[in-house]
Amino acid sequence: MTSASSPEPFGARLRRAMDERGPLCVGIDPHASLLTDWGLSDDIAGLERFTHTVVEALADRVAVLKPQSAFFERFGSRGIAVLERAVADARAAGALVLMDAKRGDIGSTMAAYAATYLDPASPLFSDAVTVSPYLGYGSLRPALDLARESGTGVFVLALTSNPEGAEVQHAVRGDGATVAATMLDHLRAENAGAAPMGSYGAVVGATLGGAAAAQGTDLAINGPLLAPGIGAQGATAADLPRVFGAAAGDVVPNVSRGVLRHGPDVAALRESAERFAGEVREALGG
Ligand SMILES: O=C(O)c1cc(=O)[nH]c(=O)n1[C@@H]1O[C@H](COP(=O)(O)O)[C@@H](O)[C@H]1O
Repeated sequence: MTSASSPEPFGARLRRAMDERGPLCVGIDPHASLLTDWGLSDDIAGLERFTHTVVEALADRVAVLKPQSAFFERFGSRGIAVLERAVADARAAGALVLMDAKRGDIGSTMAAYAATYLDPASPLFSDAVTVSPYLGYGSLRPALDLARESGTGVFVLALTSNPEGAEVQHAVRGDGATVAATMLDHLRAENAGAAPMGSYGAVVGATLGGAAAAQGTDLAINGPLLAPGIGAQGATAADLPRVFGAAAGDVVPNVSRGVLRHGPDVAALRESAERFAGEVREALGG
């Protein structure tokens, strides 16, 4: 039940989208090299065409689109304008938009980042945002609170897909828990009691192999698990069961370059996304 004062929580909206469209998330990452490969100029016109094409191809069929803010920010205010339009167009076509901004700062500044992405009055209002907890999980509180109010979601970096992440995330605290497991514990507490699923997600790379299981890290947080790393970073959908074990039903696998390299042809982009979606279905038994 929703009303103007209590919007439907992101977790419920995401679960429905995953049920209806499958769990795949496709990234919108306009790398300069991709613009070139698509026959586009590495400028604002190229950025606009690339972004519009991806939204046109996929926003009416994938559960989640994840624009990577950095590739828009590098063009300054005009890049941000393209991003604003992409967010609005993708949401209008039925995709949930996860803004990949990976923000993290002291709480008072975090409040401004939260307002940027999670306040419905903001031009960049999105369904969810990625955040970094490495100024301390508590520093994220303004985003966690605003998400609850606005029916949006927050994805917290826990075990990232890049090899460099281990020196921070696998570090063992005084109490014997790894830093990553501590972040997952916080998220599990945040999502406690939510049905069908909480709105607070973790980012856990599809590239991790059996690392989480080997460390005894419980990935089940009653919330979504964004799994980047499929495609260009070397992981495949077939890796998901080993990485996620019993939590595999909450996984939102992300592919960016693996799909985008098939553009600019709209049909080819759709085919590629459908192929990854099929591999995910097969791997997860959906
Ligand atoms: O938060 C993310 O999305 C993210 C977290 C992580 O651990 N690893 C990771 O690759 N990402 C993002 O996911 C996307 C992966 O892109 P591809 O490697 O091209 O599929 C990029 O936008 C990354 O910034």
